[in-house]
Amino acid sequence: MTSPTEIASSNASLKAFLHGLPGVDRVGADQRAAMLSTRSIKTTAKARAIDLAISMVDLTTLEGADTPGKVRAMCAKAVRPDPADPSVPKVAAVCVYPDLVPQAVDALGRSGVKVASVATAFPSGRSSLGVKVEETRQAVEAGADEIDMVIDRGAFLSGDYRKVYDEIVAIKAACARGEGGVSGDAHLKVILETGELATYDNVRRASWLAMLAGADFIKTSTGKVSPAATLPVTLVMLEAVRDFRARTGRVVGVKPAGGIRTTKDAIKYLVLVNETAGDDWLDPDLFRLGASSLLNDLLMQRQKMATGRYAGPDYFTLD
Ligand SMILES: O=C[C@H](O)COP(=O)(O)O
Repeated sequence: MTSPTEIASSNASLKAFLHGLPGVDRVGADQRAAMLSTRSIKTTAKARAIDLAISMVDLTTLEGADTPGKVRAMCAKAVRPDPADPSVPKVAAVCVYPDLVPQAVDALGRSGVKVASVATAFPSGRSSLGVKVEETRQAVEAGADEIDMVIDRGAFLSGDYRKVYDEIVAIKAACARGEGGVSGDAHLKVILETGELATYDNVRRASWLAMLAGADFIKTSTGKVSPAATLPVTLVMLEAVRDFRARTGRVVGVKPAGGIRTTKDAIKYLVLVNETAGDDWLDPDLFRLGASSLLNDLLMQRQKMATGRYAGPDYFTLD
């Protein structure tokens, strides 16, 4: 394949590449996602799927009313989702606004749970590149392991692909830790905000654009726009990472986020991953579920499978 730098040498060459991708068969994608979502999973596989889903959760709070105390409580839950049952796996990451990164870093210590921070004027992305880069740099300096940036949807929808590409490249550079950094560069998740992209063809193009520019993950949504994550959109993105690996050898992760609240939903996503990108992606390093209130349902279903009954409504702390 022509190198990403050559493809991105001008807006015209990026446009030629992205518009040369095969079109998405919308009806086919909807039908395939619907068909896969009816797959049933038997008991042992379901128990494993629940634990896998827990280990893939990016436990998220992105509210104006977030407080250091709320973030600390969420971090405790991320490390020990059920204090009474040490066999429950920890989640993959907590996801917070940049100003709360220090509290999350402090509360998580060496637990292995990552700190993800949204950045780049989340959720709208409407700010100057300088402000976005500085916000990213500060979050990384404060210890964020992962940055969840938003793309400039206005630029994308008006066909200015080069602007979107250049921003992602600049934010990726801001994810690099300075000399003496001990834990490597922060990973970059690129939020496409698919609910604003209008077509599946645009979702495919935005996925490729983000990957060409260096995304480590592509993420569906901010959770602030409806529709947020959907199965067909995630299917299109999983096809994109699969095809990108086949053409470049580079492996990029996928993160549906927004509106995923039940164990049933989480398992549908895992089936979709397995059937579309393949089981290499059934790993928290390559697949995440961004969610503010999915974890409790996973814990309740887990307990139901283990004991045959549901815990009372007050058993688990609020997500
Ligand atoms: O990135 C994650 C989303 O903001 C969470 O959305 P949610 O509150 O609908 O789970």
